[in-house]
Amino acid sequence: MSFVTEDDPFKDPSLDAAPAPQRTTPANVPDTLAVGRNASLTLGTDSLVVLDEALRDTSSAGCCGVSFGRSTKTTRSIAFHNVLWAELADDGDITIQYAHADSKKAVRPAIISYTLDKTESGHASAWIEKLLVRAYGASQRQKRVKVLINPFGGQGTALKTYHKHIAPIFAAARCELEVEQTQHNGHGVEIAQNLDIEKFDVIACCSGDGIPYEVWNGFANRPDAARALVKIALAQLPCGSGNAMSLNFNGTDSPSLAALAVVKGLRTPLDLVSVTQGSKRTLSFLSQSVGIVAECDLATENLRWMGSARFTLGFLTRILRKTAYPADIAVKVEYGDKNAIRELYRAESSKPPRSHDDRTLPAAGTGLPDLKYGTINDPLPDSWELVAHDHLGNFYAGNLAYMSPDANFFPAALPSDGCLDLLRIRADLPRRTSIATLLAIADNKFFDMPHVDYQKVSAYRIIPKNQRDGYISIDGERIPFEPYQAEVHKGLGTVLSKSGHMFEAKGV
Ligand SMILES: Nc1ncnc2c1ncn2[C@@H]1O[C@H](COP(=O)(O)OP(=O)(O)OP(=O)(O)O)[C@@H](O)[C@H]1O
Repeated sequence: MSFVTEDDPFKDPSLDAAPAPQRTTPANVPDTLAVGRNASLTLGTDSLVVLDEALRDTSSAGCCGVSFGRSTKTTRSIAFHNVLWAELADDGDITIQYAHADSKKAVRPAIISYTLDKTESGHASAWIEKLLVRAYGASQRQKRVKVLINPFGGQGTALKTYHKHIAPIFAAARCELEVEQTQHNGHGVEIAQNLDIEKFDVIACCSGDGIPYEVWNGFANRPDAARALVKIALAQLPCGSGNAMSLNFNGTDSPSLAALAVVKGLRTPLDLVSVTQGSKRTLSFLSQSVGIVAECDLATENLRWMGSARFTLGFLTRILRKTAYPADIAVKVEYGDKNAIRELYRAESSKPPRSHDDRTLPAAGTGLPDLKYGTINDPLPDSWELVAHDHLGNFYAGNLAYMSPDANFFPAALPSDGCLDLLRIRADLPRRTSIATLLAIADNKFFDMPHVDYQKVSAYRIIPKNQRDGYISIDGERIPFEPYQAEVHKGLGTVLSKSGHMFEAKGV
């Protein structure tokens, strides 16, 4: 992918800094390629159609080494989304690699190969290019990927998962790979801090959400932080216990389907959030929670064996006890009303997929953006008002929609609206209402509940009070139980997503 840089004296300012590979479909190339007397390959509306007499009544040995099973059909189709690569060999064979669906939850690379008709050799290369244009659209081909594997992620199977389900898809798509295992806690920060960002397009974390968090913060430590955050797209391949990033952008927690989504992913700007506490500034990409959610996540480590049920159990216990987490809170509201939020969401979701990244690539010396509202140590900005929340039950700010597979907590969240979606729920609700609220999350009926206070904010300060100790979670990491301030930076980071501008969650 080529970029125009701000320090480039020949830069045409009218050009985008990070254009998508502008590949156009070759002109005058027929959609159908004859491959042998009884076979052809046709570019259909959204799939490649293989017509082959040999497919009829094939035994399980199949044709070209591919098992099609017994069939009376002479055609089969391969969705363009699943086409990984195509090429013409020196001997005239045309080879197409694709992701074959083994089940709804898994794909694996498969291959079809045909000998080209002599009459077709003149336009075979152009036909292949036409196929790849359909298969990749605005997504970059042959991405250069730095793969980070956390061998201790989830159940400790990340390495095996990578080699079995992810690497074969990347290899079939001809991605350029450099693989490294994280050696210790914080290694992701070090790797991102020292990475040669010109060598790669993507960092793919085979981990939970912990390694992406480290990578964002490693970038944040660099003198060229802003450039690194735009230049390199982050992706997560679900190999951990918390895989929110993959659910939101790849639309799956299946490693092989996620690998396919990454191969076909579109560069997508993502808001990142500066969190200041004491003298520290960290970047958050997922969520911040104070009270119940933080406690359920961080104080139930001893119940890890229960899987995601530990979270539900923790939640239920606290709801039934009507546990309150009092705090003083000031917010910079951008959308305070659910109708306005819904309108914003629908306007964005009606847009077509993003065809290119239109941000300017920051110059090499550009660090993190300045903080508009200062830090937690500065006086409260003039227009903000600290409001006492003495009966606060849940304070949860989300930058993504899904927090876990059944928890689309922030259905109105958008990747780059410059806002966090902020949830506040009182602790003193009738128990029945609280339980109904918990159940409504999985049913996607949560947003409209009248007692769910849901706003879009661009910054806030929270000062917990009347509690000796407690839990604050930033992207699942515990920070000291002390006041902090958060501020959103619109589109500061970059990820890969299916649509280029939306999460893969049911919206509002
Ligand atoms: N080799 C290693 N040894 C020990 N810890 C490591 C190693 N590599 C990475 N880590 C740490 O593992 C933590 C969790 O990583 P990750 O998110 O990938 O997995 P996870 O199973 O989803 O984790 P969790 O649910 O505990 O957050 C990160 O904080 C990271 O620093």
